[in-house]
Amino acid sequence: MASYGSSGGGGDRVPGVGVLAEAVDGLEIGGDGERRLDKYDIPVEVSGEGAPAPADGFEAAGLAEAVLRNVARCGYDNPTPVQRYAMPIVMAGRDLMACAQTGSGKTAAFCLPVVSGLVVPPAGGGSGYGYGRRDRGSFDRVAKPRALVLAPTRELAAQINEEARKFSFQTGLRVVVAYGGTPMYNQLRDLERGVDLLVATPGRLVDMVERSRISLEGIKYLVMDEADRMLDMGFEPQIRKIVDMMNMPKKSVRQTMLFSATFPPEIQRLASDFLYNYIFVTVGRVGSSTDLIEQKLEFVNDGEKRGFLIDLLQKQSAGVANSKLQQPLTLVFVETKREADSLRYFLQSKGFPATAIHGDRTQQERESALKSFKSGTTPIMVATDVASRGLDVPNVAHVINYDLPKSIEDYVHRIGRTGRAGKAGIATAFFTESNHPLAKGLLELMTEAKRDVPEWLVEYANRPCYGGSSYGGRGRRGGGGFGGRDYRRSSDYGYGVDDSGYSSRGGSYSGGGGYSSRGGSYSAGGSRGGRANYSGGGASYGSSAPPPRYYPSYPMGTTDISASGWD
Ligand SMILES: Nc1ncnc2c1ncn2[C@@H]1O[C@H](COP(=O)(O)OP(=O)(O)OP(=O)(O)O)[C@@H](O)[C@H]1O
Repeated sequence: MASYGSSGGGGDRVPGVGVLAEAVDGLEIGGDGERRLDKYDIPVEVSGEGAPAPADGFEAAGLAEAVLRNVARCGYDNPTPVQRYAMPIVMAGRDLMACAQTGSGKTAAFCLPVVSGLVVPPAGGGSGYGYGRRDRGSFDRVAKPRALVLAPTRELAAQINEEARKFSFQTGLRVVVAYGGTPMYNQLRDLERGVDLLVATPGRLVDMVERSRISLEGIKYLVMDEADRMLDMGFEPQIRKIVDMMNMPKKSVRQTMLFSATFPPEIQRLASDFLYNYIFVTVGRVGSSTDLIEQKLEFVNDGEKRGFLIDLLQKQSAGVANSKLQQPLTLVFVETKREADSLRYFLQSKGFPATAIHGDRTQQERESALKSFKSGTTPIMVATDVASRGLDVPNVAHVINYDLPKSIEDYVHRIGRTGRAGKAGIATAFFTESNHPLAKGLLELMTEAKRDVPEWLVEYANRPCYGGSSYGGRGRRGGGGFGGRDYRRSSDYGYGVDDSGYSSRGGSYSGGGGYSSRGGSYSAGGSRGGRANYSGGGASYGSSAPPPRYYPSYPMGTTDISASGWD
């Protein structure tokens, strides 16, 4: 393969680029690589009353026949760890807050049991197969979905829609997507033909409900993907409106599931408003995904960034050109929409095929940028945070944080665009003086992931940081500081903690099913009878071991959702 880029010197100005080129060279880009989805000794924490045992396989999870056939069509042999744990919980009718690393298969973890639940008729009637279609009523102008999946960006909504359609193939169910930036007409036509599962961004959904084109009164399943983002300050009012003021069945009636790779404690507290006697599952500590991601940090001055980037890309390109591999897909994150365009033009002027995705581009431009990136036509994509969450582009080999984000959560999600589904990847970040507030979080994350930590990062992390804090605000109030831990287990929230486990705020429990998969004993106590059997109240916890440390949980920091083109 030819290398690209025509200028910039290509010397060794960037320490470590040789290593990087070698590492990229070793990624088997374009091939399957070594997929290590289920080969990890993964720590798991489950808390909540009567959690069902994890399923050994898709069949054991009790998925409907038609759904199992679709799983096989997708080529999934075994469930990923988060799927093993989440599927039985959803199938048992329980609410769920699930925290699992990027690229670990969370989409299927909620889609499969939800689709299965929609296919299977309620006890006492119907044939099951195709139940949704018959129940729907034809050409009703008010669409009444039975399942709603909310996602923060249009591209992510489109991606979940694709996945859900695959899992619903030949089930008779209809999956419809609704997101902003495109004329409503086609989406309304689609809805009029009936909908069982609706995937939507919040803004477009509110609009459609207010125009009385969608009714939420029949919602049985509510899923929030990237839930901590959805409940961050930017989206929370819209979410509250959708859930509390638009006729959706109340939480004890519907089933609610929240998924993300990061869950700051304060966001968990907010999220619990939407959940009924839920189970909290966290699968994998830092490193179970990020083990697959080689993280590198370069200390630079703002004025040096472009030169460093060019050097990096040239080295990478040259490394790949010497092999038979395709040019690696490289995602470059910047802070602003203006910088995204400016950097794209700069890269193009240097001979690098680059595109850009951000909130000021039309939806058509955004979609075509993503398409040309995925296909390798423009193997470099410059992006704002609009591309940081959920997007599953196979073979992204390198994520470059040209500008670091404000919060460590955003960093975790950004680097998670590589190292997906068991494949390896590289993440390089340009750290400048102004990123001082992020130093502590980066240090903790890289230490957890057993990465080499540069001396200067330790110094920055230990130095007091005044002003410009990305840590003030919501997330810090939660205490505990690590987003993979059930906030209910923190004494800050009024839960007593003793050696034998935890007792709830509102009462005591017996026979609960708390367990930890490592060393902890498993007790599957509790009923599988679904929501009707629960009398409310808190949770019981069986594991006395301190929870493992997960992603540092600082606040999301993004307050202006339109700033980077969300929704
Ligand atoms: N059981 C499975 N076997 C093989 N591949 C799988 C399985 N489940 C999911 N995948 C693949 O893994 C990839 C990542 O899945 P997915 O996008 O759901 O990750 P995620 O956990 O939602 O990540 P993120 O936190 O970034 O949103 C997808 O390409 C998906 O097709």
